Amino acid sequence: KAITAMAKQSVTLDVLSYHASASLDDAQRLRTLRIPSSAHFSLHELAFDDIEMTDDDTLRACLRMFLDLDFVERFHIDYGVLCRWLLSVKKNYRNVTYHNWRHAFNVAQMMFAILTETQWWKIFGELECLALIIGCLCHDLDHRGTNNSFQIKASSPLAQLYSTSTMEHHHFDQCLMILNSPGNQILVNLSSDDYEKVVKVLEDAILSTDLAVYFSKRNGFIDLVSTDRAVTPTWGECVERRGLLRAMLMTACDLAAITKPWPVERRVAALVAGEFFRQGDLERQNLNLTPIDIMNRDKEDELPAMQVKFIDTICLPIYEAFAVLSSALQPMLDRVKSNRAHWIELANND
Ligand SMILES: CCCOc1ccc(S(=O)(=O)N2CCN(C)CC2)cc1-c1nc(CC)cc(=O)[nH]1
Ligand SMILES: [Zn+2]
Repeated sequence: KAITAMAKQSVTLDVLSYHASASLDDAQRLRTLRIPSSAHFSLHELAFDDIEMTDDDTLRACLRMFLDLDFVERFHIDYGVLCRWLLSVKKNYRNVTYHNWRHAFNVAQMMFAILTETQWWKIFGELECLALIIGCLCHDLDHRGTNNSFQIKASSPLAQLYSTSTMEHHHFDQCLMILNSPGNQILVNLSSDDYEKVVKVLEDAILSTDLAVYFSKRNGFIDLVSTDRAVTPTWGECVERRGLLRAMLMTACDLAAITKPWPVERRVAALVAGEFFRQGDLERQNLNLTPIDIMNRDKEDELPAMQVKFIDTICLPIYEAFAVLSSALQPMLDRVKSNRAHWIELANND
């Protein structure tokens, strides 16, 4: 009788959660590791580079960020559950060239560095900061290395589920699935009111990483910055200003490789190109389509010129606005400009 009940229970256990979750053993091992300081990992650096870090280091650095932002205490997060949740998030990134765990980790570190260096964590409060850090770690979950238009062209199952912001809806869905998986429920001790708030901010944050959403919100943000020119405490009291700033922060962190020292930017651009070209190959082979230039291997020598266009049309506007809002972010804008000069030089050599 007991066996039948257990069999029924195991069948009802969400199979998706079962396969998505990291093992208890891996979590137990992670929780025993010592966690160095944020200074040891250079987590407050806007010029941060993860190249020297092992995967264990990235997980310990995430634990350090949760501890330093006081999330574990404030939200009564069981430390073992936090370890398992981090391992599950990492497990649900695929082994693709660019949109992998390392990208998610770098985006989360940039969010940590900006929130702390600008002191904007005071504007958002702990709940929204928790949602932003979780959102960064989860914002590209289960990415296949292909973009939204590929999903539509391939009429993939995801495109049938979500017709707009296809991948971003899937990333949010995956994020929620892991948060609700047994042994991974880091938000279990939040009040239902706080939980709802976190999930709403999480959804906005992850959906904001669709560049189409960024384009729709950017001009409003730039207008606001041109009049306000600083994140005064009034921003803290204004719900839609806070939401707009969170959305722009997600994009600024998502694209932050362009703000890193040249050796980092050139290395990451090669990963982005590799993933784009593979999608181009898939479009040729599977969909019998000619890929757009940025995904066309035959146009590889135009990459520097594409990066200059990327910087001018997408990156400069947002990092200029952030440098106006906080002088602490000026170095990011300076490096975007120096990276632009490097790409111009390479474009002229071709
Ligand atoms: C490095 C390989 C070439 O990479 C690019 C080429 C073109 C453009 S684009 O601004 O012209 N534009 C963007 C919007 N698409 C819809 C149309 C094309 C952007 C990039 C690029 N994107 C990212 C974000 C993933 C990171 C990065 O480093 N470079
Ligand atoms: Zn991303």
